Amino acid sequence: MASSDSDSQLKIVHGDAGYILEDVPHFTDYILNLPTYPNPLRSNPAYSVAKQYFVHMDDTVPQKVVVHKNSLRGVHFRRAGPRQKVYFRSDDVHACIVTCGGLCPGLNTVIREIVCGLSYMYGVNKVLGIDGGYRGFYSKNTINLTPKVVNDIHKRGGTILGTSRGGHDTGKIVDSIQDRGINQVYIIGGDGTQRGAAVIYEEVRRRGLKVAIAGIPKTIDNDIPVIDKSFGFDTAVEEAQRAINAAHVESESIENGIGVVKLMGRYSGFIAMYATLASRDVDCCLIPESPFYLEGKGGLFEFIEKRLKENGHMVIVIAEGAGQNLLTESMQAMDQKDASGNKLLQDVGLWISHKIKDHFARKDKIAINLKYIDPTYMIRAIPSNASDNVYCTLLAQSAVHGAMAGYSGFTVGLVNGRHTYIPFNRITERQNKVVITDRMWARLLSSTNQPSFLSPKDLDEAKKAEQPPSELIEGSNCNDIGEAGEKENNFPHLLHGDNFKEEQQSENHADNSIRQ
Ligand SMILES: Nc1ncnc2c1ncn2[C@@H]1O[C@H](COP(=O)(O)OP(=O)(O)O)[C@@H](O)[C@H]1O
Ligand SMILES: O=P(O)(O)OC[C@H]1O[C@](O)(COP(=O)(O)O)[C@@H](O)[C@@H]1O
Ligand SMILES: [Mg+2]
Repeated sequence: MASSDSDSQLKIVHGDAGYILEDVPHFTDYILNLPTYPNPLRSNPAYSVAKQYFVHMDDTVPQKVVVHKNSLRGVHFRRAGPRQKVYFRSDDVHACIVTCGGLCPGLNTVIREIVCGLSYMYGVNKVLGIDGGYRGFYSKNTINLTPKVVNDIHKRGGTILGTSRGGHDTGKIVDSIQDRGINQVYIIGGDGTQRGAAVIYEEVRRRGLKVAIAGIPKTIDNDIPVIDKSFGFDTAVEEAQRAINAAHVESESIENGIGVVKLMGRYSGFIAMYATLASRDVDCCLIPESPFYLEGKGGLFEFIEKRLKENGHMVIVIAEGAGQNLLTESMQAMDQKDASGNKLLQDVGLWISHKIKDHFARKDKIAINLKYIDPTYMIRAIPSNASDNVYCTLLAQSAVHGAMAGYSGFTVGLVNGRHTYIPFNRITERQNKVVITDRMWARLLSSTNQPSFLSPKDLDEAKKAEQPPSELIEGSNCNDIGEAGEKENNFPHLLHGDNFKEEQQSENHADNSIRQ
């Protein structure tokens, strides 16, 4: 390692050949002479047989795995997992768990596996549940969590601890942590929650407390950057199929039937995009990242007429954050926010359904039959599916291993299929969005054969909004070379005109968290 610069949350280590480790804080950064203890897993019969069960202290995971011959090694994150030494004696651990923000399938599984991981792997028996999100630290009684209490909770949707928006008072939260003698805090929540966790960590550190702050990222929208995908996302995509199916059955059964399905996705259209790709029954998918318009040539109404003429029915999937600019144009602008400061959205599904009905009610237009389905909260409230359950288990165990090993101020996350510890700032600095100049959106457009609704100006703006090209691959990484060795034009559907420049395509898939 050549050099290292760090402040409380930024610990960047540079190595040879452009290697960068964006490390997470550790107790030893601000507390001197801490004793360590052998990891109790060493004598655990289940784990002691596993060869190389403990993670090597130098193991790190690259953020980008697509490299060229002369690529720099680029950004890495510390690999998650059990360490040989721990910084807590089992009897001394007093942990707590809190869930904040919107619901997401898998919350109860994460809670269960933190409790069971602490108990079965580390012999920790003092675990408290904080009731009702951040404000529960200072305004409610706690709940005792034991393996017995949490035994069946993964079969239920929601969170047994309750959740809330708003109510983050850093001083009061850290006072409560200190007063109760809590020394490990597991915080499950989305981008807002992780921002809250970051300031709690700062305050804990300012007070010099030996308290581990571990985040577990939760977002049904999959809008958290860096990580491969968020837990509950697969479950949501799977459950969305039922609504899309219903819309398809309804629309197919009647002349000129149109099924409209609204799915979640405040700023990121991942659920809508993946549910559409999975279903194959969807004719048009509208997401916040891709602007669209209704009237005139190339607009949505023209496409609906065309599809109804061709097929006699159609299904439209719309993410809740799509077309919000059109809504505010046609409705009275609403600038309401929820208690956490998130913009409250208007119901785009209802709005678009009315617009389509109004359009086709005009003279000389065909008579349509439109059914609007809003399954959003039904999807969010179900328990996680099998693969999300396994994912939640590994995230929970990674968090427990990290806290026991003395790390703090980190979020756990899957990066290129490996579990890692990621500094809070990387999780909160921006939102993960569908990149509409990327291959996945091109695949969607070609599978639905919908118009892109993009003018060359929109396309230009989309390109400008893209993440900067990877520092990992210098120079020509903007040119995407296809399998046959030729440059692919991945975006033929995006264009109204022919002024598209292939070299403008950016290969920033690693930022587009779901791998392609
Ligand atoms: N910048 C911030 N600083 C401190 N706390 C925050 C911040 N943003 C959000 N929070 C808190 O995090 C919790 C969850 O945030 P919210 O945006 O509702 O959900 P999510 O975490 O799912 O994005 C709320 O209690 C909110 O007050
Ligand atoms: O639960 P609420 O307050 O109605 O909020 C709904 C919002 O919550 C979400 O499901 C998830 O948002 P968060 O990850 O920020 O909690 C969004 O898709 C949706 O817009
Ligand atoms: Mg959020």
